[in-house]
Amino acid sequence: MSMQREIIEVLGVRPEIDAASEVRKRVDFLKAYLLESNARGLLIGISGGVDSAVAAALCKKATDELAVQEGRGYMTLGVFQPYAEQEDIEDSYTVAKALGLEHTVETNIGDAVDEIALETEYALKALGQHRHLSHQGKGNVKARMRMTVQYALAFENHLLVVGTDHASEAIAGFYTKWGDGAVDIAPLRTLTKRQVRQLADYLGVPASIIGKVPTAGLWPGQEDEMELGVSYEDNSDYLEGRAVKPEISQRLENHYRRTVHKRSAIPGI
Ligand SMILES: Nc1ncnc2c1ncn2[C@@H]1O[C@H](COP(=O)(O)OP(=O)(O)OC[C@H]2O[C@@H]([n+]3cccc(C(=O)O)c3)[C@H](O)[C@@H]2O)[C@@H](O)[C@H]1O
Ligand SMILES: Nc1ncnc2c1ncn2[C@@H]1O[C@H](COP(=O)(O)OP(=O)(O)OP(=O)(O)O)[C@@H](O)[C@H]1O
Ligand SMILES: [Mg+2]
Repeated sequence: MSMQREIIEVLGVRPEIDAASEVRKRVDFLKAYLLESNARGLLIGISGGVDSAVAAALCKKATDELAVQEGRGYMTLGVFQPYAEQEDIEDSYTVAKALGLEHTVETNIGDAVDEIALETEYALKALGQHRHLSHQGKGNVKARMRMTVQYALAFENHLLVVGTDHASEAIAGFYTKWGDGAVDIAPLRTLTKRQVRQLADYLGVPASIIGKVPTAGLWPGQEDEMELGVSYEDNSDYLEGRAVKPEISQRLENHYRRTVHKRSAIPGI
């Protein structure tokens, strides 16, 4: 079996999807899991990007339907988590408004992240390393701080934390281990980025959000496609089983091999 076939199988990607039935299947999945877990709703970090917009739309449908079905309240809580000032924070509010989210809250991670960075820099100094955290290292602290606040809020309100990881990120391990990768449930897991955008369109996510340049937003100017060296069009083609240039396969497969540890159980003995 080619490596491309193997990766497609492991990540569970299908070459084509029907938006309506995909939405139905994923909403039902969230509902069934909520009932099984006895939780009172779902929590989703809303960044202003398309992945969290789609995940939030699925959550809102699931909790609205369950509330009617079970005759009691179920909540989708959207959490805006800027690091100090977030340039595109208005996009998060646009998403929440377009989806009709009744429950949203803003929690700034700026002070907490800076405090951790400072403590770490004292430790580095004690080790004889006189420097600031790298922008990548501090970026991972931001992702983990978002996760920490999400879990604190989820615990207090009996909610499950929803992730936005999808196959186009999973292939490259393009998330922070125990940061945005640490969640209770992942309703986009088997979709390519192209398919996420297809669902976004079907779910009524505003075009301005669907057309945004994908970014983790962890440092100024960061763009997913630049960092990965592969466009999401090529990435989606590869995962949907189409032929791509050899250098594209090679790059994706290198990312995949390098990040096996992120998709595996914790090694132990
Ligand atoms: N072989 C191995 N077995 C077990 N563990 C291993 C390991 N190699 C590294 N590790 C551990 O993993 C750590 C590195 O992993 P990690 O901390 O994730 O760091 P890393 O993979 O270097 O960075 C995360 C990547 O995801 C991107 N990202 C992050 C957050 C959000 C988004 C987004 O799209 O929104 C994207 C970010 O731009 C960056 O490219 C190491 O410090 C080490 O602790
Ligand atoms: N500023 C933020 N506020 C709240 N949640 C955030 C923020 N930044 C990241 N997140 C959470 O981390 C997840 C991963 O970010 P990621 O950039 O992959 O998705 P996105 O921003 O929704 O879409 P895109 O990849 O197109 O930028 C988001 O979906 C969201 O749940
Ligand atoms: Mg983003």
